[in-house]
Amino acid sequence: MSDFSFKPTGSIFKEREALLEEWTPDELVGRDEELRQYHAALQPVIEGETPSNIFLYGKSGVGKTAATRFLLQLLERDAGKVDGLDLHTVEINCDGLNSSYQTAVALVNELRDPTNQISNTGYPQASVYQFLFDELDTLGGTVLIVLDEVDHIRDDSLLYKLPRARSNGDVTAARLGVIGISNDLDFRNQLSSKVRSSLCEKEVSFSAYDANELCEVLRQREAVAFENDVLDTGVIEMCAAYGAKDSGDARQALDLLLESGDIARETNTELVTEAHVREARERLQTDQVVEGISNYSMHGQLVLWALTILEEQGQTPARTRDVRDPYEMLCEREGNDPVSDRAVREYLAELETLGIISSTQVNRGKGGGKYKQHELDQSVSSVKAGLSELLDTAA
Ligand SMILES: Nc1ncnc2c1ncn2[C@@H]1O[C@H](COP(=O)(O)OP(=O)(O)OP(=O)(O)O)[C@@H](O)[C@H]1O
Repeated sequence: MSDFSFKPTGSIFKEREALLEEWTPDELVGRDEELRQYHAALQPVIEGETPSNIFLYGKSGVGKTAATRFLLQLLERDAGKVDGLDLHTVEINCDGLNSSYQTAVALVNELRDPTNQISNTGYPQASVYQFLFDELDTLGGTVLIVLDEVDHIRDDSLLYKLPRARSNGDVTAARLGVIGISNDLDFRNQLSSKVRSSLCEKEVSFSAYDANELCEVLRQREAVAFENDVLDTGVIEMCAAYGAKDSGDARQALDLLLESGDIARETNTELVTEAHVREARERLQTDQVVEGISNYSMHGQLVLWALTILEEQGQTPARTRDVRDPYEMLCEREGNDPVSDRAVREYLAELETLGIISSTQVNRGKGGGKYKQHELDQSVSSVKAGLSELLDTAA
């Protein structure tokens, strides 16, 4: 039997935690323009004026939360040096809080003592708002309320009320500012104009990271997380290049570097190489695809499987109608009636949104309109791993 005893290797990581999501860097690299605009939007606070309401938007993993924590920490530090400026910040994540009511309850509980919390049901909405305004008045001074992932709140009653609480006389003893953060780029446009005009008084848009910016983020973590000279030449650049190509998301680039280090450690090597990065990417993609596909409908999976067969046979990019034959063959094998051409097109569009396939429009030539071609955007082995349950049934 193999030797399963545990021995620390200690040769790759100095502080592996520095690559985990919870770790906050002391300094934010690669976000100078965004930080400059955000800093300017927060300036009224240090002047002792009423804060602007600020709205931050940008895709996932582009540093919106990290920038907020970084600047608010500095603001709190510097506000402490200004006579008469009493600054409080409250941050909640609205993921899981679907309504204004639930968000107001969460804010009340965040502001209240743990022994004096209110429950999530049973109060009229007006009473919950009153509890919240009372808590804000008790705090007094300047209060910045951060609503991260604000797009989860489905109705806009609180987003209307909160920025106006001072001017409407609901809160009299505190100056209020709301910072809304969202990675849903449509959220802002769907807000009613009265909410948008107050919630989005100042806006800061965070662009996706390019490869150079991701290199900066990764180098900063390398210094903390890894032992000296453990990363082979090109490893950081490769993680950054994949990160920029996939999504421009720092979280994904950091995950890739972490997984590469883990693979090096698993294989008892003392150097993290580009080969480890390639393997790590394959693993992470597989995890992502498995997660994306596992709850996907049966016919969606069959359409994907059909395209995978074409890809394995070197017949991609494939037109929608080319997918039909293998799809029907699979339906027959699985004992399912095939869905319409239109439904197949919709499944393909959905798979594209999930990032599992990519599609391109092709011109038919003079006056001939356009058609779509599809191919896998992930490796065949990742997709097969995602489809494994279906493939197992078929085997
Ligand atoms: N400029 C940066 N420098 C260092 N680390 C960064 C930077 N930008 C992002 N990160 C790190 O990347 C991860 C994701 O960043 P963050 O949570 O701020 O993204 P986000 O834009 O708020 O994403 P989401 O919308 O998904 O919440 C965090 O671990 C964060 O510390």
